[in-house]
Amino acid sequence: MSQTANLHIASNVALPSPRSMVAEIAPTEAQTAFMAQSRREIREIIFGSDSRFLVVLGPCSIHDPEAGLEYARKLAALSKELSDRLCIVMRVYFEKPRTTVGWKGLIMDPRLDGSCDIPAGLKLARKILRDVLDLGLPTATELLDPITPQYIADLISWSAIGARTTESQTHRQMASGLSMPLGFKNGTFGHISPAVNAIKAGMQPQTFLGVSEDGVASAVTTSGNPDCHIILRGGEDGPNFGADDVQETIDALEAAKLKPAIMIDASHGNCAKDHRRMPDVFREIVRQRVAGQKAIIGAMLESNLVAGNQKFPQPLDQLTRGQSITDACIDWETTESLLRETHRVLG
Ligand SMILES: O=C[C@H](O)[C@H](O)COP(=O)(O)O
Ligand SMILES: C=C(OP(=O)(O)O)C(=O)O
Repeated sequence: MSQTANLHIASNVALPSPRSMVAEIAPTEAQTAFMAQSRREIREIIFGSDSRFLVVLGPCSIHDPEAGLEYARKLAALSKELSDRLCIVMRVYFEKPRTTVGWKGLIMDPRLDGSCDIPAGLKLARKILRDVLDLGLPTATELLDPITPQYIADLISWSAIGARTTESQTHRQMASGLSMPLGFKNGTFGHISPAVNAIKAGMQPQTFLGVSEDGVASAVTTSGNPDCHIILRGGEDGPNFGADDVQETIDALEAAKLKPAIMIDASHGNCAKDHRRMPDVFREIVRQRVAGQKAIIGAMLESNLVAGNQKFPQPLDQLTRGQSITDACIDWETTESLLRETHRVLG
């Protein structure tokens, strides 16, 4: 290729193949069985044969694996206690979509210093996911780069397509080939139609350009993912967790001949990114469900060991352990009491 054709590519380095990385950091039989069982349980919640309330919660992003695992241990213990009424899934988010620019997550930049060692990030992500599954916690993540699933999807119980990519054909095609239940967020302005359209596209077979398990560019044909649902996350035009928003969403899903299964995110646009508002938003979501709104299958929370968030980048030795470097989160104490309260009111 001529030099002018490559003007803006600074480097292009081959990655290890997905097959070799999965073999190197292979799941145990017990991890695979637990992951499959957790997918089944989430699917049953989406389709109504399991009446438990699904709660997807955890850090906005994992940036310190050790603190992330401390959080996971606390959540795993609580999850076992509350599992008769709550199906708790931990956010183990490694890919961050940015509004403009910023740290893009542990897979893209595992050393948090701009060195962007993607192979090391993928390996680290696999190790953390295995550790979380070992604790008996189902795993949730946002899948952002369309090549990432080949490297980590075998360790994921539930995934999301984010507000910034729900409208993207690439992500809808990717979703159509994923084997786990998956939520599409409404758009960043709060409009639900991109998510409704995304569910329709994600449920259909698709053919597109991808990468094989051997890391070779390939034409991929999928059979469609029947386990898609919507996530209301509010937006720049305001929140959308109220009873009217839920009814409008049910109407839109039914008009599209889709099952009205709705998860509501108490973070992001629904709390105007103010973590102090998150508990009351969550309580209102649960109140609607307790009042009989069965279309609400679950809710999402951004939660960490320490409340709020901190400026990033800053020197790594000055970071507060267990506090988000992306969106502000509620702390562990608030999380625990909110989940116990939810368990009580669902009884
Ligand atoms: O959930 C995380 C953030 O809301 C998302 O990654 C966008 O973040 P940004 O607006 O700070 O870039
Ligand atoms: C980026 C996220 O959400 P959203 O797509 O709603 O902004 C997230 O859940 O981390």
